[in-house]
Amino acid sequence: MSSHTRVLGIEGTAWAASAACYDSGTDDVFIESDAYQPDSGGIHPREAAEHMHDAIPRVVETALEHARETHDGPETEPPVDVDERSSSGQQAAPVDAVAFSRGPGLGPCLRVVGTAARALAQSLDVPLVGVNHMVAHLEIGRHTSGFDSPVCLNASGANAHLLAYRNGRYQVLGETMDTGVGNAIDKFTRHVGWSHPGGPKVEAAAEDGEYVDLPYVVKGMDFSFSGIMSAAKQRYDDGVPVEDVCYSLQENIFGMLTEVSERALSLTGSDELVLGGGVGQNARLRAMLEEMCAQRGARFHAPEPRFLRDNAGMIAVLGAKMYDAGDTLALEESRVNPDFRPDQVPVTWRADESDLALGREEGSVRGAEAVVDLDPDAGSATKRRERKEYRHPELDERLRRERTRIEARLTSLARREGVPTPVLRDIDPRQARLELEYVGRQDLRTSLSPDRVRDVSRHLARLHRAGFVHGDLTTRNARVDGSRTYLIDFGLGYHTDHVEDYAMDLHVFDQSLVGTAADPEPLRAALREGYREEGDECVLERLEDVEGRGRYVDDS
Ligand SMILES: C[C@@H](O)[C@H](NC(=O)OP(=O)(O)OC[C@H]1O[C@@H](n2cnc3c(N)ncnc32)[C@H](O)[C@@H]1O)C(=O)O
Ligand SMILES: Nc1ncnc2c1ncn2[C@@H]1O[C@H](COP(=O)(O)OP(=O)(O)OP(=O)(O)O)[C@@H](O)[C@H]1O
Ligand SMILES: [Fe+2]
Repeated sequence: MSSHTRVLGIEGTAWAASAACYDSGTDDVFIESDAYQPDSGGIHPREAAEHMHDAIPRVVETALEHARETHDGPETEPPVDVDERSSSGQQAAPVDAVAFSRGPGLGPCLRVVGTAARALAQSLDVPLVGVNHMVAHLEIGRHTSGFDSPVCLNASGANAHLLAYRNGRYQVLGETMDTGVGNAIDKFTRHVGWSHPGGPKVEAAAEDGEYVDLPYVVKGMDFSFSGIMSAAKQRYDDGVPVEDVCYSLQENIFGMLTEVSERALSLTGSDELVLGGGVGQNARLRAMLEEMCAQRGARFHAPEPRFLRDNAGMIAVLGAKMYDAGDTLALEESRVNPDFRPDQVPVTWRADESDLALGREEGSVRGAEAVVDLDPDAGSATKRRERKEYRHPELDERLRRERTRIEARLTSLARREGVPTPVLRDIDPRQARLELEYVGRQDLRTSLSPDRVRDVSRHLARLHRAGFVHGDLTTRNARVDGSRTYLIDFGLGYHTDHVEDYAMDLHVFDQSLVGTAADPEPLRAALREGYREEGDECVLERLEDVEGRGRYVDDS
C-alpha cells in the first residue's frame, strides 16, 4: 500500500459545486466544479441548494473516477468493476478519507454537501473530515507558497479578514465590520444592472476609468465597506461615468485591504503574506499587495486562480493534513455550521509555534505607515509617512497629509488630558513628517503584563472621556518604561461621541492582544479592569456586543 494520503474533498458553501481528489505523495490536485449562475440578482439560497443537489453527485463521481484511475493499490488486487466493488466491500477504498466544507456558508447548501459527504464516507468505509472553508482558503496559500508562518488576507465573496497563527489557532487580526468584499462589489454591480458575479465586470470596466473621490474607512486592522458602497451608487446615479466609479472603487477598497495587510505584517513581525478567496483573482488587488510587500521587503504569494475561487481542491488539501493529524469527525458530530468562524478551529495539523520576529529598537524602524528614525540618545523619533507606491497618488497624498496633521493634534491633546505621549517638536505636513520626543524603552508587545495593559486601558478611557479615539491602539503603539506606559501613533484617531466608536477602539486593542500575546486571557481581563476604573461601563457592554456580532450574515 502507498504511504501517502489521498483525500476526496467536497465543496458547496454557496455557488461552487465542486469535488476534488488530492494525493499528498504526488501533490496532484484534481478538481471538478460546476458553478451555479443565478438567472437574475444575486445568489438565492434555495436555488443554490437545488444546484448542489443536482451537481454534487456528478462532480463527486468524476473526482472519484479520477481517484480510482490513479489509485496504486495492491498489485494482487484484481480489477473489478465499480458496482461489484461497492457491493463486495472487499476492495481498498480509492481514498483514505472524505473531507467536506462544514461552514461558513449558506445553510441549505451546506446541508446538501454534509449529507453527500456522510453517505460517501460510509459507503467507502473511510473517515470523515470537517473543514472550515475560510481556513482552507488560507491553508491552500500556505501549501502552494511553502511559507512557514504567513499572515493571510482572505478576500472572498462573503468574507474579508486577516488571519495569523498564534496559540494553536488562526486568530482574526482584523475583519470587515459589515459585508464581505465580493458581496459589496456585487451589490454595486446589481445596482447598475450587471449580472452576477460583479467582481470581474468591475475589474474590466476599471481599465478605462479615472479617479474620483470616495470614502476610505480603516479602524486599526478592521474596515468597513458600507459607506463607500453607498457613495459609489450615489456617484453612479449622479451621472459619474461607471468606469470612473469602478476604477475608484477598486483603488479605495483594495487600498484599504492592502493597508490593513501591511498593519498585520507590521504588528506580527511576519514577512510573508498569502492571499485567499475569489476576489484574489483580481489583478489590481494582487498588484497592490505585491507592491506593498516589495516596498517593505516581505514576500507575497497568491495561489493560482483555480485555488482562489471556491473549489474543493483546497478542501481536499487541508483535509489530508487534518486526516494525517488524526483530526477526523464522528458521523454523529458532523453537523454543518453556517457561522463557523476560522478562530473556532483548533489547528491540529501544525506542530510549530513560531515566535514573533521582533524588530530592532534603534536606527530606522519601518512601521505599517511610516519609517521612523530613532535616536534614543538624542531623545528623538522622526516619523516620515513615505509614499505608498501601491496607492493611487491622489488618495495617497490625502491620507498622508491628513494623518500627519491628526497625529500631531491628537498626540498633544492626549497629553493635555493626562495621557503620557511624546512631545511634538516639529511638523511638516507637506512632507508628512513629524519630529517627536523618544518615549519608552520598548514596545508593549515585547513587555506585556496585566499591569501595563491595565494602565494603557486607563489611558484609552481618558481619551474617550475627552471625546476622541486613538483609532489604532495595538501592542506596538504603546511604549513602556518600567511601570509607565505611553501611547503613540494617533494618525487614525478622530473626535466622536459615539459609544460604538469607543467600543471599536477597545476592540482593536483587544484583538491585538489576542494576536500577539502568548497567554492573552489575563491581559484581556486587565484591559476590561483598567477601562472600568476610568471609563464608562456602557462602552464595555458595547464591546461585548461588537465581539458577539457574527459577521457572516449573508445579505446578498
Ligand atoms: C463562505 C463561502 O461560500 C464564500 N465563498 C465565496 O465568496 O466565493 P469566492 O469564490 O471565494 O468569491 C466569490 C466572489 O469573488 C468575486 N470575484 C471573482 N472574480 C473577481 C475579480 N476578478 N475581481 C473582483 N472580484 C472578483 C465575485 O464577484 C464574488 O463576489 C466565502 O469564501 O466567503
Ligand atoms: N516617539 C517614539 N518614541 C519611541 N519609539 C517610537 C516613537 N515613535 C515611533 N516609535 C517606534 O517606531 C515604531 C513605528 O512607529 P509608528 O507606530 O508611529 O509608525 P507606523 O508606521 O504608524 O506604525 P504602525 O502603523 O505599524 O503602528 C513604533 O512601534 C515604535 O517602536
Ligand atoms: Fe470562499
